[in-house]
Amino acid sequence: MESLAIAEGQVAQIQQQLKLQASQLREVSLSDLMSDSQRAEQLSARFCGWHVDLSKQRWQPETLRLLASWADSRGLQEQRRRLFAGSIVNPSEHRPALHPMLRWPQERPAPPGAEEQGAEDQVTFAQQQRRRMAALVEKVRSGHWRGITGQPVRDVIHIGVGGSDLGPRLVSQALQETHPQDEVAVHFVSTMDATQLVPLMQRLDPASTLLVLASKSFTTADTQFNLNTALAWLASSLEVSVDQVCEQQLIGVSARPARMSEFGIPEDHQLVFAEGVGGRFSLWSPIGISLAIHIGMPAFNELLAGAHAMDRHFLETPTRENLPALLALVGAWNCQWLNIPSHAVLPYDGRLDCLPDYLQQLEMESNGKSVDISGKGVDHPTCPILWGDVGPNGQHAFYQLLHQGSHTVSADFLAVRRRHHQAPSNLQGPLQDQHNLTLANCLAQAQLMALGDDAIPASLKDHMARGYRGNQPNTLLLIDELTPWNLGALLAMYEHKVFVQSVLWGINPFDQPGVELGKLLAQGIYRTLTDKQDDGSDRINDPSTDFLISLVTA
Ligand SMILES: O=P(O)(O)OC[C@H]1O[C@](O)(CO)[C@@H](O)[C@@H]1O
Repeated sequence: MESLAIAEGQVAQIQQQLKLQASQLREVSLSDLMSDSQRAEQLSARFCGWHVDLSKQRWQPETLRLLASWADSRGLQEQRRRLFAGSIVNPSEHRPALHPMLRWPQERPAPPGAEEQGAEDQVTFAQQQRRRMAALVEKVRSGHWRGITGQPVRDVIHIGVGGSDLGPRLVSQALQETHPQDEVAVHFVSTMDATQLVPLMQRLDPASTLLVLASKSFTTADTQFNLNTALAWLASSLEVSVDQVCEQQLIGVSARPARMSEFGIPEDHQLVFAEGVGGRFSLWSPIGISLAIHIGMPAFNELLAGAHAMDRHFLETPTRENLPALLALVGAWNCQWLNIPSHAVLPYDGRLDCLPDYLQQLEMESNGKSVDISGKGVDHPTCPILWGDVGPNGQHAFYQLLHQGSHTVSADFLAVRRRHHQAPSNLQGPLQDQHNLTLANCLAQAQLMALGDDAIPASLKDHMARGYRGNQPNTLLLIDELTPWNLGALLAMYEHKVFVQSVLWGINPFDQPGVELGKLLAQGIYRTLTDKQDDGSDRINDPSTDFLISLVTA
């Protein structure tokens, strides 16, 4: 009790100092801060060929020191140890968070504490499922998987939503250039209204199409309805029963093997992962099978190796050089202490088109909460509103607001140093020009966001209108190359950033109670829309919604 009181006293004192720093730094422009020639070196971090520029943030080295002490006083080291040991870090669901175990190499000693929690068995289980997944991947890629009519697989339809879709889709798209889809094409279907499914059913050959149903719970309506439609399409086109399609042209991935069996998926075609792996952290599990069919197992294993390297970096590096911790600290600083409620993710690489969507789920579903782990309301802002787009396209859309609008917005810029070096030699020149143009735009936009009017070149000062707001804090992440390894490390970095922020804010980042009620209400309204006998007793009535229901059912 006494030590808790001391810790609380210490937290309060550091928070007081942070408040003071924030009020002082609000008065100083980024332009002034950035005039210090040491700053770029002092406020940057490195990791395996990456450079992270934190010098365009509205902070000082002293702020970083204070924030690091804040993290210590919030028990970051102990919480991180508990995460990696497989302790219960998700108390509302009484679960650990086992995503690091999915990429932990068997030959490495287990993380400290893992033995007592039985988490070593989780590493073994994950590896065993990965071997089963590798066998299925090989069978599909080599043409040995045969459908009902004996045809090899030419197309895979991956059906999943949220964490069962965004990660595999992101990495598959990001690696399209270096891993063209030759033999087997992979397609992702997520929206519950069948928007992505309909065109696929119109153009794919049912005889050579394999379905992958990816759903941790195996109950998500979006996914189940897409699956039922896809099964009906295959059964009627091939003139067989739905059961036969389930047996020969469907792979299931879930944490609930009994549900898959009940559905009619043979055990050999089921891949399982632990309940303790959160949906938005499940890319590394067999949820990634369609991605692995696209890029091959060696590249998939590289992705895991990159994520594991980031796990080790996160575990072993002091806070002030620790990338996930630094991003978490600066994010919390912006949001909680500088009151900046909005954060843009701006990749200067079209291959990372899906990154803003992926991070929206990862960050907002995890930390979009205003009650703490003990159920008490928190009295400060937590996760910012996260949004974004491929930077160069955003320049022609919402950047006007970033530069002259009335809102303060923080941003992560992402760019890749080397690209197109494997392109055909006749295209190297023009493609390199495009790459340089992209990098130039990235650097210019980060500069303009930070400096505002002070970014106007002297020669133009007399002719240009003013009013560029500046002071929009941003981080620039420069990655050497977009490889599976770097992508794995990048996504794991953001996972751990989310975890560190949850520790700072005292939030459980591994549940999502806010999502559940919406699903429940939709079920009641769905029954009203489809069942004429339904009396609407299992839903809430309000005149506005009732009127809309009457329009839809008219
Ligand atoms: O994999 P499942 O169980 O189908 O769930 C899909 C997604 O739905 C959610 O539960 C809520 O949107 C996410 O957390 C999850 O990634």
